[in-house]
Amino acid sequence: MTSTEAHTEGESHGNGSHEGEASPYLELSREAWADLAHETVSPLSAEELERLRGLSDRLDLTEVEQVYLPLSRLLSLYVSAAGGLHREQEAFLHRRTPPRTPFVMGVAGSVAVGKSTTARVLQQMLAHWPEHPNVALITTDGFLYPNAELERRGLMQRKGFPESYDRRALLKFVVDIKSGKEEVEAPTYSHLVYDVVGDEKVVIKSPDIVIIEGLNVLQPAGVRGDGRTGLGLSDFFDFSVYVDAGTSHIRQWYVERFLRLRETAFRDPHSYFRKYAALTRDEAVAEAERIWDTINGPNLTQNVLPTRSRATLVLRKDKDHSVRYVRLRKI
Ligand SMILES: Nc1ncnc2c1ncn2[C@@H]1O[C@H](COP(=O)(O)OP(=O)(O)O)[C@@H](O)[C@H]1O
Ligand SMILES: CC(C)(COP(=O)(O)O)[C@@H](O)C(=O)NCCC(=O)O
Repeated sequence: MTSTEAHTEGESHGNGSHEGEASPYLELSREAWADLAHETVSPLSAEELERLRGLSDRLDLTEVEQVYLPLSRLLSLYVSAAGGLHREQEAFLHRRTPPRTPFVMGVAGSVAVGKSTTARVLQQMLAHWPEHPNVALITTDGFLYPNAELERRGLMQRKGFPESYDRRALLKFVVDIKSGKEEVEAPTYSHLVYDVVGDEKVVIKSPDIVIIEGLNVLQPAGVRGDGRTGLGLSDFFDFSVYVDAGTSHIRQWYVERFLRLRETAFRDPHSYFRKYAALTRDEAVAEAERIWDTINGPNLTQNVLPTRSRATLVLRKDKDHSVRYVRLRKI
């Protein structure tokens, strides 16, 4: 296995160009990372692996085996180590207290970079490692303010920016999980109606692992009115993954997804975007580019990308979604 050290800032190239420079990250080329797959016995049967393909229209099974399988194994090691540390701490403190709180991990990255796909693949894979069968997945979009409230605050064109979320509720949600509350509820969001669904909640009960996926999960806590820094969501993460790619590729994926939705979900009479179903292809491309250039692109540059170096692990993708290198924080 070969590995190289990477810069803390800017983009690395997965080719060892920074070898020798001190860095808190370890960078593994795709080849080095994929080599780990040979040493990892898959917890999934061939049929289960095949079923994973259904999670995304274009998910490549080689990618699942070479990239996501070793990642799920590494995560499983972190979960076991956290369990071991918990037991040792309890013994040290002479406590015979309830079981440890769930292992919480964040999945961050731009709109359309592949966060949902990554999070769903990891959920399925992690649930197959016998030590932690109950893996819950929560997306932060349920914590967006309802459209009516966004309108009131003048934030309809800033959906996905940090201020468009009820950050207090999101923080309470993760604090409840990390306090060991057995049952925790999260609100949900409908991409179809483009709004939160007030009366639909996701209930998670005694999970072993909770994956929290969203644009801003690595945002640090802001400074409050009294000058103190509060707690941020990621202060409660045991691990985090940042899904990364070149901005021009992500923009392209956003437009392609928009075009696919125009053929499918936008045709639903309940769709907020049903007006887009009638657009010509060129008009649809222009509209998707407009939304990207005015909302999602600026949010990526101003808020999401600056949090990349906070992640425990960065998955850097190429134009075809294949992972080019993996960057992992040293421990
Ligand atoms: N690993 C992957 N391989 C192939 N296509 C992918 C992969 N991950 C995401 N995609 C595609 O990229 C687009 C965005 O992915 P998605 O998971 O919905 O992103 P996000 O949740 O970050 O908005 C989708 O069209 C999805 O099918
Ligand atoms: C719902 C989102 C803000 C993503 O939320 P997340 O789950 O990452 O918190 C995003 O997908 C979105 O809809 N953005 C608004 C601009 C657009 O329509 O693309």
